[in-house]
Amino acid sequence: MLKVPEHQVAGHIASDGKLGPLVDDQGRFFKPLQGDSRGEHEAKFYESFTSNKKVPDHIRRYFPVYHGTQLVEASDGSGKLPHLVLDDVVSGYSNPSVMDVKIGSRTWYPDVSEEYFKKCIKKDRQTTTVSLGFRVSGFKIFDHQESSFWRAEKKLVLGYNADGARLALRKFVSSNSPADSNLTPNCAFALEVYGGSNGILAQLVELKDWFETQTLYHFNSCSILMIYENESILMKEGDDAPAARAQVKLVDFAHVLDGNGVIDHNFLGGLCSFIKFIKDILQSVDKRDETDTSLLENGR
Ligand SMILES: O=P(O)(O)O[C@@H]1[C@@H](OP(=O)(O)O)[C@H](OP(=O)(O)O)[C@H](O)[C@H](OP(=O)(O)O)[C@H]1OP(=O)(O)O
Ligand SMILES: Nc1ncnc2c1ncn2[C@@H]1O[C@H](COP(=O)(O)OP(=O)(O)O)[C@@H](O)[C@H]1O
Repeated sequence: MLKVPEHQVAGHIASDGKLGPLVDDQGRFFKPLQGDSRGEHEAKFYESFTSNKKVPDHIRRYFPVYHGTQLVEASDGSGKLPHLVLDDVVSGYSNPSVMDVKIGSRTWYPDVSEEYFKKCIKKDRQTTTVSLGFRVSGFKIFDHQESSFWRAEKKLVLGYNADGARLALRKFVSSNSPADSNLTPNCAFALEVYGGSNGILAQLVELKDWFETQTLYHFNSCSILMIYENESILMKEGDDAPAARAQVKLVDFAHVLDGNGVIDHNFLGGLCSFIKFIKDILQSVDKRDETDTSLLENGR
């Protein structure tokens, strides 16, 4: 039995009889092939990527595993439609906090229609896409105090300026109530989630290293998903306890083009800018910890 994904944070959502992705209880994510040939385009990308021997193995782990396409009962009640069958990248988590960040300083690309170009550039200018090279598209946090999820409102998220984006990235790794906008995010999980040798920053840097040389694909309008589990950090007892299992995944390949031997400057630039934001958060937490330690050492 397929159902609407509980942890989807952006994109087309299968609610109120609309067409959107579905999940099963075996860890599969079914994304309907979108119209305007976008769906077929995305399926072709997955076929190409999956069989492309030039993609290094350590880079594949940043992409959902693709299991072909399948006709399944669509969420909008229109009968059986072809869907991409992907690994559900959040299925192994019990209460995942998830954020979708669209990378690039533009979401349009050569040869799109005038209408699509206008729609994209308007949104790119209204959001931080043009100014920062990325925009937060949506996120949810597991609020352990309330034992429930808090979801950022789409309208507010799309209205973020640079400060709003910075605050959202801090809030995403904080343990104080996300619902209270008067509280300064405490970044309690920043070190476990963003930092460390397996954390988000290390993964982003590994991806960046690939993007510095890869000329196979241009990832237009593609998103980075960040996922982690904050409960495992809170319950941590000793070194054997489960870690935050912070993960970076790339999603949405409806607008990927052949790289034709050219670096994907649009994605690479956005990724570098995004990395700088994450680094700044880690540095601010490090500084705070140093100050706390010296206050303790001085007996204050
Ligand atoms: O329909 P909208 O206005 O919500 O736009 C969708 C975007 O939502 P946004 O408002 O930017 O959060 C949506 O962005 P997110 O996935 O939410 O980041 C996509 O860009 C989507 O296009 P496509 O499926 O990638 O071709 C966009 O869909 P299309 O309008 O291109 O079908
Ligand atoms: N393989 C996946 N596993 C789990 N969740 C996913 C997966 N792919 C996408 N999602 C969720 O769905 C959202 C929208 O995905 P996306 O591919 O961008 O769809 P759209 O083309 O409608 O924008 C993402 O923000 C994420 O929350």
